[in-house]
Amino acid sequence: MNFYFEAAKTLDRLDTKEGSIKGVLSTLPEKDRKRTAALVIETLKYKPVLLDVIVASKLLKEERKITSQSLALVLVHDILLSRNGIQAGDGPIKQAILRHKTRLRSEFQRIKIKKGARTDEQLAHVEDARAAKIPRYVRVNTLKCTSKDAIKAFHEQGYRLGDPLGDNPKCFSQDEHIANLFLFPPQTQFQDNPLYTSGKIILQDKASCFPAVVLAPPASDSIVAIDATAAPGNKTSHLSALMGNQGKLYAFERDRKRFTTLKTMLGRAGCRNVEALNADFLTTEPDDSRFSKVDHM
Ligand SMILES: C[S@@+](CC[C@H](N)C(=O)[O-])C[C@H]1O[C@@H](n2cnc3c(N)ncnc32)[C@H](O)[C@@H]1O
Repeated sequence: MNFYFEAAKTLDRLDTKEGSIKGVLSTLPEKDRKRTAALVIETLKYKPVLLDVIVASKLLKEERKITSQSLALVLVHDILLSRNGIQAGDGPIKQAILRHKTRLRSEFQRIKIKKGARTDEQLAHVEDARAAKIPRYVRVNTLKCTSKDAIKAFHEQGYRLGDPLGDNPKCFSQDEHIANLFLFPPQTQFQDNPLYTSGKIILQDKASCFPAVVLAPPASDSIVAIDATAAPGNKTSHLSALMGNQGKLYAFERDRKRFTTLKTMLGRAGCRNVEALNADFLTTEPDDSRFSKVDHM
């Protein structure tokens, strides 16, 4: 059953936007990575239908042992869509699902008929064509590199200024609203790019860049700021860059594992004015002297 727990945990991490699908899957233990990744990807493909089946069959209401929706998703996926069924030894959770097998199958068939699908594959979630029109955004981390130097490095890597959504997969452009933000073709991979691994560029969507730009903390030693929900730290490092590594930025993250990620990301980005705190922001004492001079949050 561990395999299913791992897959469910992975779905939870994707739900909380801990990273891209590729990024999160790459952190799975190597032993079962391929198999877990395949189950996660297949489950995501059928997720809307599987959720409808789970709700209609009242599985989670009647089986209190299945405490997580993600666990239900991976198990229901295998019972309905995998040739081999649930690949785990007998136990209370497997029994709980098997008790509902007939109901799950009939709800699945009902949805299939309602959607006019002749095969299971036709129920798979097809990629939204608009996704191909969303560029891959890259923010230059000005704590480590200027935009001018980044453009030079992109050129050395074979990229040219042009339309990132055009036919040439090596074209990039500069964003018209956010400083130091660049647009690349949607399929561009940066995970192994030295600019990314050295923290000179940060993979951050345009929408995620607005909060720091709107808050606009000045670069001054007297500024004290708070990021109340920080991990993985893209907005934190953006704030730190706008502050020019001056003043003080407190970054709260209550989850221990995500706090570790936050520390890694801030270290890689060279944020020296950030104090990361593994704490729940809501438990902060308003009259804590550390925060008495906070002017940006
Ligand atoms: C959507 S993520 C934040 C993304 C981040 N701002 C960025 O741009 O990279 C939300 C994070 O806030 C954390 N969080 C939520 N409530 C919190 C609280 N009360 N105190 C501290 N951290 C919290 C969660 O654990 C999660 O890691």
